[in-house]
Amino acid sequence: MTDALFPPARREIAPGAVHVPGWLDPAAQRRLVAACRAWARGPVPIRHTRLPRGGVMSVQTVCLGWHWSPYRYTRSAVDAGGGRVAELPEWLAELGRRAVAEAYGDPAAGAAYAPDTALVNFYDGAARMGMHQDKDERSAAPVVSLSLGDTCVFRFGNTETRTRPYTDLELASGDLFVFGGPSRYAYHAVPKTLPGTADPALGLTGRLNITLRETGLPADRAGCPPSSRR
Ligand SMILES: O=C(O)CCC(=O)C(=O)O
Ligand SMILES: [Fe+2]
Repeated sequence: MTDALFPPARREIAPGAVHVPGWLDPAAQRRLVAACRAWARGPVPIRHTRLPRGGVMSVQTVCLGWHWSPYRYTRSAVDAGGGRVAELPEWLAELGRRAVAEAYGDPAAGAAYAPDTALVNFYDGAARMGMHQDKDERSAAPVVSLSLGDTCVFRFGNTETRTRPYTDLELASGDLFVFGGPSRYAYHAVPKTLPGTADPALGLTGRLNITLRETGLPADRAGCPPSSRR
């Protein structure tokens, strides 16, 4: 939270990685929280993703457009009941285009952005996410991240190692973070959230994060019988 009259301006954390505090106003945040609640109910319910070595992620995730499970995208929820994931709504893709344009100060970069999947992560007070790269996409287009609810510590590192150098910053409700270009494959993590920091008026206990991505997978599956859908 900031006491300033205006939120701080956007800040480049690393080349291609931009933090825009307070990008979403409270009404937009409330609409997104309501949308996340609906997506969490189904058609594929939100769940803790199981990792191949037997671990379970502490965050809960629901996907739109394409379903992510370690370490690929499929149209159906292969590890969560097999249902077809909900569509990525056009308004959310449009929000992603505005986000890229805003973060980079580049309307053309925004217009060219065509996200086809969103991962919605829910963090309770104990959830975290370890250092990882987002590298299951075949497109090098930027990742757009929107934060709602409790503030978190976001660790943004380098493309070579999971270790230092990295920058720790706080992502608060309404913040935008975009990473693309030379930072697209940087390691990043959420070491902790700060429970109780969300504005009670948002009506959310915990933290939600929405990441928009381009999978680079073929969009048109017309004529593809359900049995051959993955
Ligand atoms: O929760 C966040 O801010 C980051 C989420 C993330 O890195 C991911 O979903 O790959
Ligand atoms: Fe990530």
